[in-house]
Amino acid sequence: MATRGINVHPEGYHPTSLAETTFDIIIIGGGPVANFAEGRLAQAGLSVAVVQHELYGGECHFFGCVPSKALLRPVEAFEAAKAIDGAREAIGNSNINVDAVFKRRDKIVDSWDDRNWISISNGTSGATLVRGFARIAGIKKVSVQPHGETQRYLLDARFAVIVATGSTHVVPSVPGIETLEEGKELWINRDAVAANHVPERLIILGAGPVGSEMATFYSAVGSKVTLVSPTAEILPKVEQEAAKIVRKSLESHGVQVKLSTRVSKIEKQRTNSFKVTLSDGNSIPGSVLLNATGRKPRTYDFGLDTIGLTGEGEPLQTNKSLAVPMPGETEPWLYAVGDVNGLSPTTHMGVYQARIASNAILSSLRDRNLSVEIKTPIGVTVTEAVRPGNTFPQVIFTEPNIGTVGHTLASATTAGLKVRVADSDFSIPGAWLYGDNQPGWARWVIEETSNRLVGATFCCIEGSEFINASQVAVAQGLSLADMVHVVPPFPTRGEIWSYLLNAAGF
Ligand SMILES: Cc1cc2nc3c(=O)[nH]c(=O)nc-3n(C[C@H](O)[C@H](O)[C@H](O)COP(=O)(O)OP(=O)(O)OC[C@H]3O[C@@H](n4cnc5c(N)ncnc54)[C@H](O)[C@@H]3O)c2cc1C
Ligand SMILES: NC(=O)c1ccc[n+]([C@@H]2O[C@H](COP(=O)([O-])OP(=O)(O)OC[C@H]3O[C@@H](n4cnc5c(N)ncnc54)[C@H](O)[C@@H]3O)[C@@H](O)[C@H]2O)c1
Repeated sequence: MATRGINVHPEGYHPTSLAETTFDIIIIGGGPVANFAEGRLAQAGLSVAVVQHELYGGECHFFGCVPSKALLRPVEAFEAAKAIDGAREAIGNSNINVDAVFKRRDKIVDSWDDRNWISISNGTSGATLVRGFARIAGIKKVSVQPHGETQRYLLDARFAVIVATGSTHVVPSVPGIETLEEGKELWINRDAVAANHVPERLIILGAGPVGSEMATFYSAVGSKVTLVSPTAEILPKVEQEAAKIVRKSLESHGVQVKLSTRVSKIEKQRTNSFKVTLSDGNSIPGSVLLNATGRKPRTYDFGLDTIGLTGEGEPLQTNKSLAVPMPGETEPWLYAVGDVNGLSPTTHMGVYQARIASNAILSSLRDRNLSVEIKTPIGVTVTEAVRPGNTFPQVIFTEPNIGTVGHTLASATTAGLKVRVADSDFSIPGAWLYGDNQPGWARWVIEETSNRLVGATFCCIEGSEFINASQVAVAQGLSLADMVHVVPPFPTRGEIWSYLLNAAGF
């Protein structure tokens, strides 16, 4: 991979070093989701192999959530400080020290060395790491091909195989994109979060979470950013009022946002210099193009045909226990958790699914009275996931943040729910004390007849934790009549809860 010459295929843990090739459980993929399942199952006393072909820790730790948030947090702290008299004057005309930000990020991701991760997870969990590219090779069989080799080694699972192979970026078909040098002129998420320089002119394709977060960071550290989106507003999946606040904030930091626009061609001029022609006929110069147009599950070249499954490159379809149903099967043995099943591609939801799938495996083994002794955790009886659309939470770490849970007004309406909304801005004492001119907005989506909360959105500076209380209400199906008795302390920004109750008539 071109990204800063980072070696994503370190040495060691070769399949030939294994004393045994049969394990109770084989997990394919070594990201945060695999990591949770590995810990829970190995601690219950099962023998677990984790087959990972790149850095152990996955996209999240090395090229996703962790480095991106390490870059964004200093921007957030800087903006929060600039919003308070006294701190603002002390900052004056100073800018963020980007070299210090990159240095802190490098430390947080262990300089892309996975040895720390292996020792804190695989080391203590008792699981066995195997490095190589895994493919399904028949029922409960997995072949492993080490990087750079043609030889494949066969592993057997006694009970189950868990697929946690995550996702990878999609490549948009834009004429001329192939002329850009990957890793240098054409970035994907990996390059954007691992970079140690600021491009002069950054053009970002796609205004989903990746595009919007990277526009936030690179504009804050001096890049001239253009954000191109085919949608009528950025962040099309969240409440559009919140997305608009974030867009205005990006524009106030110099980002040029091109809505309802596509790139029709790219013409390279010289190294790190190209011209992008837009569907509105305008053209803009760029030095780096960031492809942030979405991700697809890693199910291609995966041997699905060996077990009669089709749909390479598609999400693996699962039941409520995250098992992949197969015709004629009596006992489930294949599970799919995390980005690979496409249900709700975030780390926390993948980890939730890994908990449910691990419980389902453990409870089924316990019920079958097998000879293996299993130390089942108390909660092992929770073996079915709630379908994600209803309670899915996410925080988008733009400036300000957007925290969401459950439905937006649009998704509730599409789902056929009869809902009303309660909205409030952050003109409340807690926010005045927190900082001057704080942009902010919040919405509850409420089911009309029952007055139950089915969705919530909070958009405010340093608002990443704001969603938690509403998340409990949405997950538990609480009604506003219950929520009246939850009283936020004064003077905090958490009092937005009371303002939303007022707006809802409670
Ligand atoms: C820039 C960016 C920022 C993000 N920020 C957030 C955030 O703030 N919060 C959040 O919740 N989510 C965030 N996400 C999403 C998050 O990274 C994913 O949801 C998460 O990584 C999914 O975890 P996973 O374990 O399913 O897959 P991954 O983390 O993708 O790990 C899967 C691993 O499996 C390996 N693998 C794949 N195929 C095979 C095979 N055949 N054999 C062996 N190994 C294989 C891969 O090398 C990979 O390392 C972000 C994503 C990006 C790109
Ligand atoms: N804070 C977080 O939780 C966080 C942060 C980053 C990423 N993620 C997750 O990672 C995944 C990937 O995020 P993402 O933002 O890459 O994907 P996304 O699918 O959410 O957004 C991609 C955007 O690209 C646009 N697009 C598609 N083709 C295009 C083209 N040719 N030109 C311009 N725009 C185009 C689409 O309109 C879409 O809005 C998502 O599941 C996301 O939830 C989460």
